[in-house]
This record gives sequence, C-alpha cells and structure tokens, in this order.
Amino acid sequence: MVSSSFKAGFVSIVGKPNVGKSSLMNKLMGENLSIISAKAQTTRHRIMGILNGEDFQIVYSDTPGILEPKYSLHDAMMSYVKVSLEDADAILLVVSLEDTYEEELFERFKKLGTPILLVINKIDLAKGTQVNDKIAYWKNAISNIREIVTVSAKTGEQVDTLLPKLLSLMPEHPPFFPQDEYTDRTERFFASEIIREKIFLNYEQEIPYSTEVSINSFKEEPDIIRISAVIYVERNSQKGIVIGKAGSSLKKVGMEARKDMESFFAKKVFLETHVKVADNWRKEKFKLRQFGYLE
Ligand SMILES: Nc1nc2c(ncn2[C@@H]2O[C@H](COP(=O)(O)OP(=O)(O)OP(=O)(O)O)[C@@H](O)[C@H]2O)c(=O)[nH]1
Repeated sequence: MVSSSFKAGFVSIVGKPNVGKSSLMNKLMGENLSIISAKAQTTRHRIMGILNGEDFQIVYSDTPGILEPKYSLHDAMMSYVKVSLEDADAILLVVSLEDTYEEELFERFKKLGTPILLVINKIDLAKGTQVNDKIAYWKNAISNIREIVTVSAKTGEQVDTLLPKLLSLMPEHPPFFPQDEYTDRTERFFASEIIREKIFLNYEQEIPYSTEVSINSFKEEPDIIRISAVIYVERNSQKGIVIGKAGSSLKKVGMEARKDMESFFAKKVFLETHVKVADNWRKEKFKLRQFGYLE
C-alpha cells in the first residue's frame, strides 16, 4: 500500500561536462540503489537513477547538452518523464570549484520558477577560504538560487545533506515507477522509451503524440534479449504511416531502436515490432494524456 503522504518527484541534474554529475549521482544513490542507475539516452533526457525510499521516490534525470550554448529550449520533446527544467520539481545545478559564471550558459536559470539547489562540487580540492569565497560568488551571480550546497562527490563529503533538502521540495504523489527491487519492469520502461524516441525522430508532429508503446514481452536469455513491442496508434490511417511503404518506416524505427537497446542493455537484442489500432480503453488514455490528466 502506498500511503497518502508518499512523495515522488523529478530532479534534474544539470551542469557542464566534467563537473562531476555522474559521480554525484552515484553517491546520491549509494546503497539505496534499488532499481537502476543506467542511462537511458533519449533525445532530451536520460534517467540517471531512481531512488526509492520507504515513503518517497526521486527520479533523477539529466538533460544532455543543456549547458551547451546551442541548446534550444524549444526543441524539448514531450515525454512521459518530466524533463524540462520548468517541469522538474527541483534542479541540482552542479558547478565545480573552479567554475565561474558564464552569462550565455547560466542566464536561463535566472528566470526559472523551479527551485534550484546550486551544488559546488570538488571541495576536496579547495584551498584556504576558497569554499566560502565561492559560495559568496555564486550567491551574487544567480540570485534566485534556493540554497548553495558544497560537496565532494569523490569523497562523499556532505553529499548526505542533499537528500533532506530535495525531499522537502518533492510533492506528495504516488510513485511514478514500480518500486520493486527487480529491474524487469524498469527495463521494459527503458525499452519502450527508446522506441518512443525513434518514433519522435522518424515521424511528423501528429504521429508521435498519437502513439503509445507497449512492451508485450521482454525475455532475457544468456546471450540475447528478446523484446516484442506493440506500437498503438489511434486511427487506421496512422497505422499505414507508421508502417510506411512496404514496411520501410517501421523497419527503420525497429533497427534504430534495436541498436540503442543493444548499447543500453549491453547485450544483443532481437526486437519485434507490431502496429495496432488502439482499442477504446487506450483511446481514452490518449485523450486523458492530451488533457494532462495522465502522466
Ligand atoms: N577531486 C574531485 N574530483 C571529482 C569530484 N567529482 C568528480 N570528480 C572527477 O571529475 C571528473 C568528471 O566526473 P564525472 O562524474 O564523470 O562528471 P560529469 O559531470 O558526469 O561528466 P559528463 O558525463 O562529461 O557530463 C572525473 O575524473 C571525476 O573523478 C570531486 O568531488 N572531487
């Protein structure tokens, strides 16, 4: 039973390359890692880890390239997972000790309503008053920061101060993902996300928003994973588009998805995809989602 005071939410970890996001993530997950810490690479986000506690679930994700100058927020794709900085429940903005404010990269954080915790990492390398100097520096550079936390993701120093701060920012919500220790259902989720990404990349506007991906079977054998997926569309006409001329479009989606799955699961993958027109129940679900009633 999930109690009514259960908290669940999304935390976006952002920062320039090499500031220590992955190291911090590993320390945050610690021994509590009960689901997965693999990276699901999709167009605009990857789930880095799902931290499950007795009465909470925090989904950590990062948004590759968000701190690269050319990233356009308008590119953000709609997805099951709340990915944009605006949609996250909290942002961990990671900088390393030697980083300085760069207008082009950090400007967008100044306008965000989402609570931002600025994490100054690599304090194990600090000399003299450097840590305090940096705290003052960043406070001044970005005024809407909720709090500044200094950590060393390498030694683990002060990383444990982050969790209570994050929990206080998570809304009351039932868990978004299965809480079980076994990874099977989560792996299915990642498999379907990879297919969804390929649908977004291969079809025009209407199709991605009118499809649902369901993983019918996921069988892991010693040398291969056999996955059977159904792509549900709303109407018959869309079925033809998804399949394409002599099956060419579906084949392309399948091939691209299989390749990504193989690198994600680090195993050979046999992927079978079918396209079906959704039944009434699913149609209802589409509609609910469009109106924002479904995650
Ligand atoms: N001294 C020190 N080194 C750290 C710390 N955290 C991370 N590093 C090192 O910094 C480098 C980058 O760390 P990552 O965790 O891979 O950084 P990242 O931000 O995930 O990098 P990208 O995946 O490129 O975005 C590695 O060599 C880490 O060992 C820290 O707290 N102290």
